[in-house]
Amino acid sequence: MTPTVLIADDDRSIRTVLTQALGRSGYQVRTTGNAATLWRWVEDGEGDLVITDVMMPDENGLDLIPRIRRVRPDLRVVVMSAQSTLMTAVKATQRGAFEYLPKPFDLRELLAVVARALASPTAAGDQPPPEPRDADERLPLIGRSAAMQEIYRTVARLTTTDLTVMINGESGTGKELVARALHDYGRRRGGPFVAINMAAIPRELIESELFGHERGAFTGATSRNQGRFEQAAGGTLFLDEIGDMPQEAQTRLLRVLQEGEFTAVGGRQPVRANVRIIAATHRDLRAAIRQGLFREDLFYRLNVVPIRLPPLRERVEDIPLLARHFLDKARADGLPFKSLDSGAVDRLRAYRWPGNVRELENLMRRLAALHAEETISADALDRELTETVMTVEDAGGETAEPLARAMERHIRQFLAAHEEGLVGNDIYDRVIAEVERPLIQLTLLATRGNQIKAAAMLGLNRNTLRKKIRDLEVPVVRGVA
Ligand SMILES: Nc1ncnc2c1ncn2[C@@H]1O[C@H](COP(=O)(O)OP(=O)(O)OP(=O)(O)O)[C@@H](O)[C@H]1O
Repeated sequence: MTPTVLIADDDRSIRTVLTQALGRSGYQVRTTGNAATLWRWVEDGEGDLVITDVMMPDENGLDLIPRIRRVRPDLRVVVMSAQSTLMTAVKATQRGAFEYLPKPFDLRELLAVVARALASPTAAGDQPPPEPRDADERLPLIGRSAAMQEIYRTVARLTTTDLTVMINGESGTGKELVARALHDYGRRRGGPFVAINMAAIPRELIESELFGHERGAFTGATSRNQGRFEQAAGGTLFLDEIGDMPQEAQTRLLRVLQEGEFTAVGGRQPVRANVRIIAATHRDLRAAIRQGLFREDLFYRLNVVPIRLPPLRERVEDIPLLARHFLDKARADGLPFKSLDSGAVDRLRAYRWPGNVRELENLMRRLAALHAEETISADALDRELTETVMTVEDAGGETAEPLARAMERHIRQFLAAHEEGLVGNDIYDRVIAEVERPLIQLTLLATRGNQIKAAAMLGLNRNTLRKKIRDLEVPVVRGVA
């Protein structure tokens, strides 16, 4: 028998397009512009699949899902929405929608979803978790780019599981924010969210920080100490900068993940681990594995569901929204109201954002606090962006790692890699090149490719700069509009 698809959307053109596309694919289609009619059809036992919009004149489509699931648990519901936020994705998924499609969507994708929805058997007892009662409507993640919508969909799906997640992305792309959203909307939201940053803890203390220690386990261990695994019991453990974890701690963590229990340093009694693990790194862990710096078996244990957060320059369409959001936030914190003129917005879109969303947030705050006029122009931004490049290490505020410490860490790893068999006879040049290259590249970006200005800023002779650009193969960008 031909399956019948019920469609509810108050936009006539969407109804027409869907009717044609589904009709051509051999489905029967019934459409309506309101929720009440859809509900009547469902109650009457009609249709094999529902596709519904969220905002309809008489009712919110999301509110219909639990009712549909109650009267017809086998009827799959696909939600489409122009309100493509994390909350819509999370609500649709948690109320039991089969799939969530942000508008505008690709018709081929819709047809694929319809085919999947009709083909896959419904799991009995496959009940969605109860929704957070007073669901916080404030949006934790801003951005409507296709890349962010894909992330919302993944986050929404992951809130119904305890799977281990590995978040990869440059510094300041929102890795911790995503980890928190996974916790706050997930099954373990009643438990604690405990974060530990591997790069911020002295390597010899990492194991005791993670697993705790008994009194007298080592010099200075004057009392028993709870580790983060224990503190996070029933909740989520966020292992930030996992790529910086020392080898011995990696081995121990792997064992804990394999065996599901851990023992405090100096302790004997194993304790069952009851945490959901979310790891994050800005490093290329596959490269670290090749260099012998990261255990491959640990990587596969952690990389169960990978999420890649794209750098801000790959989702420029989110920049105006984010900038507005941060200016509003600054205002809510008591700073003066500011707005950006269209030239300023263009500048923001053209900039490369090496510090990603964090850099944008800091810039907006700085402008809100220090800029004299209410409207921020392109010229004002040009001045700020040049300075930003020089102080990018400060982008994280007080917690940012001083450049010298970061270098020390990198060089140590570099040397460790060489110890393990890779022969090197040009380490000096290679390390210097590692520093020189981003320095020159970012200065050129700040001057929009103007080499005369860049040479002046760097205090280098123009010809020296030109030679370095050639030798280091720095890509040359010119006059970003
Ligand atoms: N999509 C977003 N919407 C709103 N704010 C964001 C978004 N992404 C990041 N931010 C903000 O940017 C700042 C940096 O985010 P976060 O700390 O999550 O990044 P990160 O990738 O974990 O950085 P790092 O690797 O340096 O620790 C935070 O203040 C966060 O609130």
